Amino acid sequence: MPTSKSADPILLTMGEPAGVGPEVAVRAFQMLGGTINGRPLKLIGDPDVFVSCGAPREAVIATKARATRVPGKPDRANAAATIEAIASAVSLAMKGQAAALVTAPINKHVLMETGFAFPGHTDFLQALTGAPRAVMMLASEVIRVVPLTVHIPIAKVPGSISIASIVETAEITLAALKRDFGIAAPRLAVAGLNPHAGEDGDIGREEIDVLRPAIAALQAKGHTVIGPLPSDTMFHGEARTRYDVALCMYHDQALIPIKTLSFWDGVNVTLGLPIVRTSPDHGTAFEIAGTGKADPRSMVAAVRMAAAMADARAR
Ligand SMILES: NC(=O)C1=CN([C@@H]2O[C@H](COP(=O)(O)OP(=O)(O)OC[C@H]3O[C@@H](n4cnc5c(N)ncnc54)[C@H](O)[C@@H]3O)[C@@H](O)[C@H]2O)C=CC1
Ligand SMILES: NCC(=O)COP(=O)(O)O
Repeated sequence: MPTSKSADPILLTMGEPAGVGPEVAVRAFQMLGGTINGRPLKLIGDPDVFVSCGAPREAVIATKARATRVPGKPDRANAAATIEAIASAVSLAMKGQAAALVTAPINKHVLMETGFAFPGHTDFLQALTGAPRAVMMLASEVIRVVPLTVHIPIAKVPGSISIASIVETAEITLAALKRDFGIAAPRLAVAGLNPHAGEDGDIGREEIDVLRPAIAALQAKGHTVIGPLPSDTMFHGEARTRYDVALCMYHDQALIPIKTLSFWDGVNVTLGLPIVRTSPDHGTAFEIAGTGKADPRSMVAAVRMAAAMADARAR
């Protein structure tokens, strides 16, 4: 586990140069006055991209690869700089020279066209850090959700759910809520996969064959876990008071509730890594890039969460 010092910087990566990432990173930097909890904020990527968004050049750690920003017009030639910004930030954090990474969004399609082998930051960070398993969580003041399966076609979801994957994901999540979020006895709710959580097997057997045994195994290990809950009724306000995090079976089951309740301040955080990484909950939003319409609040929330997690790990 890398140990960072209390004055180590928090690094904001450039993300896709043609998207809203560089501009919300710079806006967050400005709104926070270039510092948080006594830690300097640094931008990492192509200096010209950040300076074109209003950043002071001295706040930028420059990548060797260069990028050109044309808002709304992605260019595969920028992929090397986009990837280098993430890899360099991870390297600094792994060496204990940075307290955390806050990543601006990348465009997965653009990067994959250049041969990038990962469906997102989460998998890339797992590979770069050598973590056995990285888990995606999205969190705000009112809700936390974890998608068990993430960037896969919906048709592949049922076959990708197993007792082992539920137990592993739940345990990584519960450990992170204790260590990084200060929740001494976290409670986890497991969402059903099928309508009405399977209606006792009438509308699908995954709850009986996979979810219930996984929940029983977690309970036997002493964890506070409930479910499988029908997912249509587990996200309203009163239902959310019964758990600290919802483990959902697929991407949209998790992300629809948080983006509906908390789109402007939701944060994507990677659990299970030896380093701290957060990100805004939104993507590259090409259609508004460069127009001044991009709202920076989710990026600011991501920086605040990264700082709080770094502080928790430093204690
Ligand atoms: N962490 C990351 O790297 C993420 C990357 N993405 C990538 O972003 C690309 C676009 O994804 P979409 O599904 O279209 O989601 P998106 O979040 O880019 O856009 C969805 C809608 O939200 C609006 N929006 C997004 N951010 C906004 C902001 N800061 N202020 C105001 N409005 C905002 C957009 O204009 C659009 O109407 C995809 O390639 C996706 O994979 C998506 C989510 C996270
Ligand atoms: N839908 C969430 C998302 O795309 C973020 O993925 P990642 O880049 O954080 O792995």
